[in-house]
Amino acid sequence: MSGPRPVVLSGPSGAGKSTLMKRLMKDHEGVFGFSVSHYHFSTRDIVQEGIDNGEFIESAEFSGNLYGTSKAAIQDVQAKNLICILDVDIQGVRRIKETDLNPIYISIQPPSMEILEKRLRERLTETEESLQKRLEAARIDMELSKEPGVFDVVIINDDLERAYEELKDILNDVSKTYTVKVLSM
Ligand SMILES: Nc1ncnc2c1ncn2[C@@H]1O[C@H](COP(=O)(O)OP(=O)(O)OP(=O)(O)O)[C@@H](O)[C@H]1O
Repeated sequence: MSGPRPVVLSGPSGAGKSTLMKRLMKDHEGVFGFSVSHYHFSTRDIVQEGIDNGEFIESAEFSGNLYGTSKAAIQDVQAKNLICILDVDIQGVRRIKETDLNPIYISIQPPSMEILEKRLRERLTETEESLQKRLEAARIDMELSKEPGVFDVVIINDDLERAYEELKDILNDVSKTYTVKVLSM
């Protein structure tokens, strides 16, 4: 694949991935792109067929729905000379590692389980049940992210400004090599 190297952003629910990505998109319009999950415009059968044919870089099933990131979606973003950001869970990271995508792997981690729980509660998006599920998954994610070689960089999202600057510096390094557009970042 040609074009800028994609970036995989992972980390537990509530770690701050969307918050950081929204800011990136706002501050650097026309630099980043996201691969779009095919679930929204394909039927389950079409997605399944694509997975069977090896057209997807990763896929996952949530609540009976199939989600996936197709190679074509990533290539579309790269062809526009944008850095494709993939927001995937730790299983997605493992599956992408088995492909030839060769992205930069970045993990966003909360400062502690206590702070993660507080942020998730204050976000007001969870029921007690879904919160507990997310916290359980977060414990596993936090352990796995410490394994050497899984992530290129682990960013601890304590102070948002500092974490954002760290993420920006990394992405700046990635993009400098590939596009002229982002040199002013
Ligand atoms: N550094 C920070 N300090 C304080 N609050 C933060 C910080 N970063 C994010 N938050 C808040 O924590 C909550 C969780 O963040 P966010 O929704 O971005 O997480 P996420 O990793 O995208 O989660 P999910 O995977 O569930 O979408 C949000 O309410 C957000 O405003």
